[in-house]
Amino acid sequence: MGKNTIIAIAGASASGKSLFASTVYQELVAELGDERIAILSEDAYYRDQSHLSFEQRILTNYDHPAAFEHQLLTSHLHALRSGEAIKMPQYSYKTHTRTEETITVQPAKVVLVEGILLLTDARLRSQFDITVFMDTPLDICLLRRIKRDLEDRGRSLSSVTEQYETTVRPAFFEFIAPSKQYADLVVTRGGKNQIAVDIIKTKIRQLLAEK
Ligand SMILES: Nc1ncnc2c1ncn2[C@@H]1O[C@H](COP(=O)(O)OP(=O)(O)O)[C@@H](O)[C@H]1O
Ligand SMILES: Nc1ccn([C@@H]2O[C@H](COP(=O)(O)O)[C@@H](O)[C@H]2O)c(=O)n1
Repeated sequence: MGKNTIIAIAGASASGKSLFASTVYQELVAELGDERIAILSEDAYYRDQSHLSFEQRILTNYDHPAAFEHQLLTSHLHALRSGEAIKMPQYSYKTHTRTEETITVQPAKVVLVEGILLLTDARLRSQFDITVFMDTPLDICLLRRIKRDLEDRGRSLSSVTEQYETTVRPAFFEFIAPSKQYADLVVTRGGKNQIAVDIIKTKIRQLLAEK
């Protein structure tokens, strides 16, 4: 394994990727400090749509690989691996585009990145050293997505159900489920699976001790 390690966490929308990645990150930062571990989200790399009207933006299929700037994410992962800081875009689910701000991410020995389509793209897969797939039943994901999108993402119940039927569910079967074959580890029961969190933390501690 190279000098730096990139760990990808993929799976369906609302399968618990973000909770899992942030739990691993926060628990390790509390224990070891934050200079050796970084965290990124694929969602930050949704394409900038500031040149489009709001009415045009809501027509985008946000579950299709074309919605993401995967080339930029690949180059940012490559830069972090090479010891360079990156400016991670920031994304708003309410305006469906990037905000003006970026977050500077310093290179770290271990980089966690989470997102629905990470394992579907060969360019991205070539950057990953360890891959995890959150295998949460789709009905549980839907219940969690409804709650989250209504509470946090400014959506209505009708917009969530329509989007689920037209793009979210079809994309799960077309892109996300087949990408499970690229996972080293498959995690059941979502972001609160503490045994799986502990296994990844143990692996990270081991990697940091080797370096
Ligand atoms: N095992 C779990 N039990 C209960 N709630 C969970 C569990 N895993 C995730 N959640 C909740 O489900 C919602 C979606 O989880 P999140 O981590 O944001 O999913 P993703 O990043 O895969 O879209 C969040 O509100 C999160 O707190
Ligand atoms: N403007 C947007 C952008 C994305 N989405 C949905 O977000 C999902 C991916 O994020 P998760 O945190 O759920 O993994 C994806 O399924 C998109 O449908 C959106 O609704 N609006």
